[in-house]
Amino acid sequence: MSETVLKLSGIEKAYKRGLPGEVHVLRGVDLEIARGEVTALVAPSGAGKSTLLHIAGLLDQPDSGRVEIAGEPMQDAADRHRTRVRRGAVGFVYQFHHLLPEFTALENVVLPQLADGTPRRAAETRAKELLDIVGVLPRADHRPAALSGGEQQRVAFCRAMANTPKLLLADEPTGNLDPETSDRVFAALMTLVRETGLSALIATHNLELAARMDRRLHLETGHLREA
Ligand SMILES: Nc1ncnc2c1ncn2[C@@H]1O[C@H](COP(=O)(O)OP(=O)(O)OP(=O)(O)O)[C@@H](O)[C@H]1O
Repeated sequence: MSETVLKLSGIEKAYKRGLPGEVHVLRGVDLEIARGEVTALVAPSGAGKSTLLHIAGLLDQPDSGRVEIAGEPMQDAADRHRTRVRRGAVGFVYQFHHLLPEFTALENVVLPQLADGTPRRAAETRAKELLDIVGVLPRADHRPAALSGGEQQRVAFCRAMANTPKLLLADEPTGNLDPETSDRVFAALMTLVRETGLSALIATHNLELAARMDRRLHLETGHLREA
């Protein structure tokens, strides 16, 4: 039986923003992601993609429902434990890279590993392996400002995978790039995900990119459906 890396059951989430009332964003969302599976999350703007990713990544709590990461129920876990699981098991990639501007590409991938207790040498070896997979190793000593947008985003993918998470959550990871660069950078992301055996939930508006993933889920009117 395949291992379930992420399981959401009956997730409800509403934002209360006064008059004219609350926005009920998620209305009983169920989702399972198996180990090694890459799932596209497709939704119109404002449908709740970021809300769903934040709940799956333990950055936000649902109003009700269950969240399990690698079989471990998280909804009643203490904050410190949720933080530990999030740091250890989940990698995040956003539309904008959020790299540290004063550090090189290599250091941006090394630093999260040092913070996690990995010795510097091992951290540098892993960082170089990851940068090599996505084709930016020749730029390892450049700071983000000296990298192209596509290179910056590829470094951000490596940083998200630096601590060998079980699950990658990505919110429009190529949304900031022109179509041609987006295509190449997405291919680099897929190579990285496949080579590391990672599971991923990747939000995108781009149906061509969604078609290259294992599975497509549409989020509309608070419900998820298989496309
Ligand atoms: N903190 C908040 N308070 C009130 N309403 C919120 C809050 N965060 C999000 N919303 C509302 O909830 C809905 C879903 O927001 P969310 O950011 O999850 O959508 P999204 O699908 O990621 O959108 P986009 O693709 O445009 O980024 C939107 O209508 C948004 O205005």
